[in-house]
Amino acid sequence: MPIITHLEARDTRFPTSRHLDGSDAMNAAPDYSATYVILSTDAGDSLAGHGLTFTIGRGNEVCVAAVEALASRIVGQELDTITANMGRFWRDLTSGDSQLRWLGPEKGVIHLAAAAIINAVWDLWAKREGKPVWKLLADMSPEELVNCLDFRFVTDVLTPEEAIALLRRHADTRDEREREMREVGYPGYTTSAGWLGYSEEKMRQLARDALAEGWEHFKQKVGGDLEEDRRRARILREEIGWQRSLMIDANQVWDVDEAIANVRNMAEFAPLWIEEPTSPDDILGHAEIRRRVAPVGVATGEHCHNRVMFKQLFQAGAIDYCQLDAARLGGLNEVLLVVLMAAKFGVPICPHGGGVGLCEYTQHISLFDYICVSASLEGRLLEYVDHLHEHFVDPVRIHRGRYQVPEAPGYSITMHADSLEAHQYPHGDAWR
Ligand SMILES: C[C@H](O)[C@@H](O)CC(=O)C(=O)O
Ligand SMILES: [Mg+2]
Repeated sequence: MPIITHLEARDTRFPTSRHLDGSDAMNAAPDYSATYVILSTDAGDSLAGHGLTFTIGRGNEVCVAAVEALASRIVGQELDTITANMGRFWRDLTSGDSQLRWLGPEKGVIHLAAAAIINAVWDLWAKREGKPVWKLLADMSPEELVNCLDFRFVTDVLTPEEAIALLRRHADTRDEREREMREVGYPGYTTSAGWLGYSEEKMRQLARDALAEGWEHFKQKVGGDLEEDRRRARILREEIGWQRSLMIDANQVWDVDEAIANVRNMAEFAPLWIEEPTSPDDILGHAEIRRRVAPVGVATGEHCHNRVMFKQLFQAGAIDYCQLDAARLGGLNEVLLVVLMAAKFGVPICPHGGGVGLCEYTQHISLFDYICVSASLEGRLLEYVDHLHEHFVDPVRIHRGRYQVPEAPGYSITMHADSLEAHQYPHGDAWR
């Protein structure tokens, strides 16, 4: 019965802005960063829980401070007591201290911080069970899984009983899907050729490389100058042809009417979806855009900070694709609730992967969705960005544009100790 004896919060940053990796219309020069949490126990073995939340550089220290403010709510607790009632633990961490809750509630820095800690608990739990997180989830009974969730504020659309029914719906064919995933992997799309700051030459080369690697689905950043967006879409269509999918991502820069006009203007490039066309908080705005840009789909979620907002996006019929984020939501517990609500509303999940460690996390989520909840790959693609995977002990593995099933115990988020040292901000070698 290990007790969590220590929480370490690290400020880990990668200087990705030097080559404009990850750049978009709102975020011109991000430094992919992590508030990185390590939970140690008194078990006397080497198993520690690792978790991170993603930021893009400056302000990561604020997130580290928020993690430290929450630490006393977990240090000293028995892991088994936490995992016996993960739903209760989740509510306690996110709402148990009302003074800290005031900083959100359930949004912003305090929620990002909670996500890092909660995901570290899942990592530790899965490591102790000797299973990857997706398998830990898949092996739970529907009742055990539902016990991990906090349904407060969403029971008007999803009750625990309905969640259990959703989890039972395809239970008899789970093993087939598990086998299928191990054989063929989960389909992905790549954003790597489409960053806004890349030159035409670099875009073309990366698109060609991606085609040679077997990618079928591509995403391009838009939201700068419209003519330039069109020129880049033309370039990508020249490279990838018209049989493959192209998605466009505006990263929130447009007003609602502007988004509608610009997406219509780009419709000739046949985008599968427009992502984050406007403010992430504008639920009715997304619904209006969706109504007026069809057949181009509307996707959002990487800045959707909690289950309540997703509930409303679903209720309003505002999105065609749910791009939940593994660490913007309050960690895996809240992610699972959103996966279940998405299934109820028939909206496919295409989790957000643009960041450090997000692809490592989201493969577990999409596998769980397919094997245990939706039993469908229709409209589902898992984002891939080709950055920083070398820093992870168990990085994602891609073959012919498909994620290969992770088999190592945990949430695949543990970074190499020397990577953490070298990228510690501001004194690590990478920042000297
Ligand atoms: C700042 C990030 O790179 C962002 O552009 C990622 C993103 O929007 C995506 O992956 O989608
Ligand atoms: Mg995006």
